[in-house]
Amino acid sequence: MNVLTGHTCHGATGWPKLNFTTLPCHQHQPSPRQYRRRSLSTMASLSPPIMVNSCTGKMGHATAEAVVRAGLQLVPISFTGASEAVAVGNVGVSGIPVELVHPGERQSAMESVKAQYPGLVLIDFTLPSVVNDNVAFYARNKIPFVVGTTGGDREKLMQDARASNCYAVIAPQMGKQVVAFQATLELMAKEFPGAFSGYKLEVTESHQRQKADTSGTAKAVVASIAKLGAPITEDEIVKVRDASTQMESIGVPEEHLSGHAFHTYRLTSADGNVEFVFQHNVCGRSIYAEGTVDAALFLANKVQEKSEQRIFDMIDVLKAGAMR
Ligand SMILES: NC(=O)C1=CN([C@@H]2O[C@H](COP(=O)(O)OP(=O)(O)OC[C@H]3O[C@@H](n4cnc5c(N)ncnc54)[C@H](O)[C@@H]3O)[C@@H](O)[C@H]2O)C=CC1
Ligand SMILES: O=C(O)C1=N[C@H](C(=O)O)C[C@H](O)C1
Repeated sequence: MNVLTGHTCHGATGWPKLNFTTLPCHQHQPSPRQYRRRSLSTMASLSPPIMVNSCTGKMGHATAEAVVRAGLQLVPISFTGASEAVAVGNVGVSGIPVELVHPGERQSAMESVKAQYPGLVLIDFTLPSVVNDNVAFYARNKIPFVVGTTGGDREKLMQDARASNCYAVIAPQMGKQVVAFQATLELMAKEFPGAFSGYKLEVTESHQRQKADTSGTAKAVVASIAKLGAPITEDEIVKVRDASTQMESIGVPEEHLSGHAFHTYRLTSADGNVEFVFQHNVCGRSIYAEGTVDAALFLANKVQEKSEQRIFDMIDVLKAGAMR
């Protein structure tokens, strides 16, 4: 990781005013594709400053880079774990030195970030062990936030987010095509509940060795498949973290051992004569980083339009046509 020193000055910019076009008469109504283009260009005209916690982590760093790539303003301050804040001090993101803030100093840092960056959106890619505390902190500070971090006490996390009245996107999966797969399963479950009754479900997820929790995406997909009639418990999801199994049995390329997500969901009929296999294999992290930027822009748009709904997931973002 590129460690830099010094400071970059980012002036606090307000958001440009949104220019909502009124709906045209019926015969000139835009096609869904035109709607999607319009919605994306409207969101692209928003330019919320974005703060990523934590830029020292693999996903946080990839997301901060995606923020810069999208031409958005990256707040050059990031909350991080106690040890990194002390040992590293600051971290370079695409040439921008980002100052790291110790958990014990985050409230005073938040006050100055709030004052300096109106229209701020926070992004959280931290750890299952700290995500609840972070969400409670964002909620107390009344800042819109996107949470990609998995694990923790999800029920409490959702309760805290709802009670705060903040705008938030919370989802264990930010990759557009995987979100589309999740949305399709949800639709199938809604239209054809119990379609896979009697089928046996087996789920395997393989990730880099450091991933502590069971995949949040796998848990969400399992919840959708349960509605289709093939429930299993979260403990039955097989977690693969060892390199030789990953390369030899699962087919993970060696260069992606440190960053991959290979998921297989296998449904087998009771008599063994019918099998369905759903699989999504992702190498690297850019698919999530790009989707997270889409989520932040979507959220800024919801704040701007004073949306009644305040808590969203990535299926909402996808349905809004807000994913590039
Ligand atoms: N929603 C999605 O699409 C995706 C979600 N994830 C999730 O994102 C999370 C992070 O994953 P990685 O980046 O691979 O982990 P990582 O271990 O590389 O990074 C975690 C970071 O959190 C920081 N941290 C620890 N305590 C903190 C605190 N109190 N405040 C702020 N930062 C703190 C650490 O310093 C570290 O830099 C995991 O839960 C993972 O499952 C990962 C990929 C995609
Ligand atoms: O930790 C990861 O890497 C990933 N985490 C998310 C999850 O837990 O589902 C998304 C993806 O699998 C990558």
